[in-house]
Amino acid sequence: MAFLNKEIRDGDNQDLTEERRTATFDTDKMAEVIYGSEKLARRRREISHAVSRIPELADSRPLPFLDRFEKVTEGTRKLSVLDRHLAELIDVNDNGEALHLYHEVMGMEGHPLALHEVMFVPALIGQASDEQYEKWLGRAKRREIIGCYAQTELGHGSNLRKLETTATYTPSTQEFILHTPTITALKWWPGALGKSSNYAVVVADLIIKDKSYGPHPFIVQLRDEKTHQPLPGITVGDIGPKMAFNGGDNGYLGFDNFRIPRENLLNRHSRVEADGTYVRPPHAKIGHSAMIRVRSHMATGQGWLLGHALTIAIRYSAVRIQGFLEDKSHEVKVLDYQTQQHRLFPAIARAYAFIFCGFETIRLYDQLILDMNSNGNTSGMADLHALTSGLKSVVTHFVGQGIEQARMACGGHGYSMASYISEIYGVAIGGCTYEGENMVMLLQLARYLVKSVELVKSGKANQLGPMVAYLAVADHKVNLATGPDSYVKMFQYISKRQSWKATEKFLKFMENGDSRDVAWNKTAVELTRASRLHTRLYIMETFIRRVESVTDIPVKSALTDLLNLHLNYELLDVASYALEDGFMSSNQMDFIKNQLYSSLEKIRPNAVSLVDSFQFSDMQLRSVLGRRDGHVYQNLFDWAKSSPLNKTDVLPSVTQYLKPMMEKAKL
Ligand SMILES: CCCCCCCCCCCCCC(=O)SCCNC(=O)CCNC(=O)[C@H](O)C(C)(C)COP(=O)(O)OP(=O)(O)OC[C@H]1O[C@@H](n2cnc3c(N)ncnc32)[C@H](O)[C@@H]1OP(=O)(O)O
Ligand SMILES: Cc1cc2nc3c(=O)[nH]c(=O)nc-3n(C[C@H](O)[C@H](O)[C@H](O)COP(=O)(O)OP(=O)(O)OC[C@H]3O[C@@H](n4cnc5c(N)ncnc54)[C@H](O)[C@@H]3O)c2cc1C
Repeated sequence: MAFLNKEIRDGDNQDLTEERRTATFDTDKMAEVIYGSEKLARRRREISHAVSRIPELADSRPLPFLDRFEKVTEGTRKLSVLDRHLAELIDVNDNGEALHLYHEVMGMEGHPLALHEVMFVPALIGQASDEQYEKWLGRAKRREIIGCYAQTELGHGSNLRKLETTATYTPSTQEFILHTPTITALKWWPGALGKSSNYAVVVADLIIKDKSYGPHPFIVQLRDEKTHQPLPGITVGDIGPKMAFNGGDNGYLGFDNFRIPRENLLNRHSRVEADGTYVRPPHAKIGHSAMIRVRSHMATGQGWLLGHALTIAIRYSAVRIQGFLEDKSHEVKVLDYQTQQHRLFPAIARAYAFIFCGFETIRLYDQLILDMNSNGNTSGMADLHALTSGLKSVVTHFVGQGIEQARMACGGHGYSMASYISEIYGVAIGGCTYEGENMVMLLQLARYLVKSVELVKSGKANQLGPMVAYLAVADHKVNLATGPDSYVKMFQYISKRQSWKATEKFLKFMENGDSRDVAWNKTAVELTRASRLHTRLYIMETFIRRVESVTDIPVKSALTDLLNLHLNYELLDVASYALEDGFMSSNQMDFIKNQLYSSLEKIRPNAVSLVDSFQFSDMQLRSVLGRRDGHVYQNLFDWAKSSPLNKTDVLPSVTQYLKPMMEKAKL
């Protein structure tokens, strides 16, 4: 008999196999929906299989047992092996295939090329002129040079207007002089800057004839191309161990009056003429495009990270037998507890929702770059900036929460590095900070929401973009029993009310004499709440759109159960806003709760298959607890035995310190 869950193999843990047999949909078909196409889903499996046949691509030891130096070395080793096999493993022009291959082989702890593909090359694509493409892009794509994106400084990351690194133009030599005037001006944090990169896109304050023109991107050579030694005038190094990403070399960088030619200002959009005349860009923030790109990709990437943690936690919950339900002679799978389901299933729904929503923002970003590069049209930038600012903040926060719940759902074994969940958590929550600290970015979206409410107040609702049109729509009582649209309407009401309340509060402070900035700060918490609600509404809408578009009936049905869970969970989570003014009744609250509990029961038989559908290989998961075969106890024992501490029965530290102490106590 053909099983719908394609993960079933002989010899797997029976409890897990039993779960897989209950699948109501084909996991390969679900993977097509998750990854957007049959081809990519299939290619992912083929690539994972091909990688498993090249022993040199495997981790030489489990990563948790490696120290930092070993992690960096191991990452670089695998990268060089990968380089030799690249063309045979993937279509090198296919980003989806490349992304999968890197996740599979390199894992998530960082490596020398981590920022090269993610920010350095995209910054060139978005900011370099045709001549600069000619000079740099080919070399970068062939990896003759390795680059990173050096913007953040020791003293400033969020407030770009106060970056201190200067790029002063000297007309006599037609050069920029890069300089780090203070310790706080040192570039600090850029990934792959410390030891790996020999080039960087450096963001520095452009100064011409003593006048500052604000942050601009420059391509800068940091190290000698032959010896890899830092060039004279450059100070560069690694910033030390971090919460995660310890296979990566986030770095510091300082310039001592370091000269670069005029043509190294990335000048697709703004330029400095030989005589020092500055030519403005078509949009003041166009230099931020590499950041918008990463923010646009983050929802998908973070959804996958949550998917990793949930695959581990759900599989483990299906083989962990503990406690009783009705029959006191047989213990049950912990996955049967309603609390366990409530801890994990809404997070599965979110992982799916974030991935779907992420694909939509990636499409919007690609369109923006096309418009900008083909006809200089930057009209979509403000909308996309607002959207991705909110999205990266909401998604990273919930992903962090979801991963931590997944860890706790694994009890004691979740706390072991064998589960790998703590590493996934460390990597994921980096996203709350990088690409714009979450609060700062929520406040960016809030600016857009406040402006939109002001438009409605001044009778210009017709100027609202489609994503904020609901801010002008009249309120109607909602019958939640009528399907997803009624949930959207209820959420729109809640989100609209919060945006209006926060805007009114802000305007009131100003009417009472506060300056705009002070009034803004006094309303900031309320404003961030408005941003979160708006973003959650957007995620909900994209989830509904995606499920509606699915054609495979069993897949659509399983996704509809997830969607219903999501709708009820989300609405319950924000219900206090609608209860405040009696818009929602307590009967509606009870209805939502009951719907939610019944969704948990519906999802239960498909839980394992929903996470199997992510089709993360064991190599990619790097989790002893979450392996496909489900033999957790044997796998854990083998893993513990391989701990370097177990190489000898008696440690030198025992002989040297502990034993003498114990011996002394005997006297
Ligand atoms: C493939 C990918 C995989 C995923 C990745 C995984 C690995 C990742 C590895 C890790 C990688 C980590 C890599 C890293 O971490 S790289 C470093 C990332 N750093 C940051 O993200 C810094 C955060 N700060 C900022 O972005 C800016 O300073 C903000 C945005 C806060 C203010 O900005 P600024 O101080 O310049 O602005 P202003 O106050 O003068 O004016 C505000 C006005 O400007 C508008 N505005 C602002 N920005 C934009 C914009 N972009 N498009 C359109 N408009 C924009 C804004 O709406 C407002 O308009 P209005 O309201 O006045 O009309
Ligand atoms: C893993 C990782 C990788 C990174 N990679 C790179 C890279 O490749 N290249 C690069 O250039 N940078 C990189 N960074 C740096 C990162 O982009 C910055 O750390 C980030 O933008 C936050 O800036 P900050 O550190 O200045 O935080 P701060 O702004 O100092 O944040 C501290 C607190 O101040 C609050 N705050 C600050 N401003 C405001 C405001 N206006 N309103 C309200 N609250 C405010 C924040 O909300 C936060 O609570 C990386 C960081 C990490 C953690």
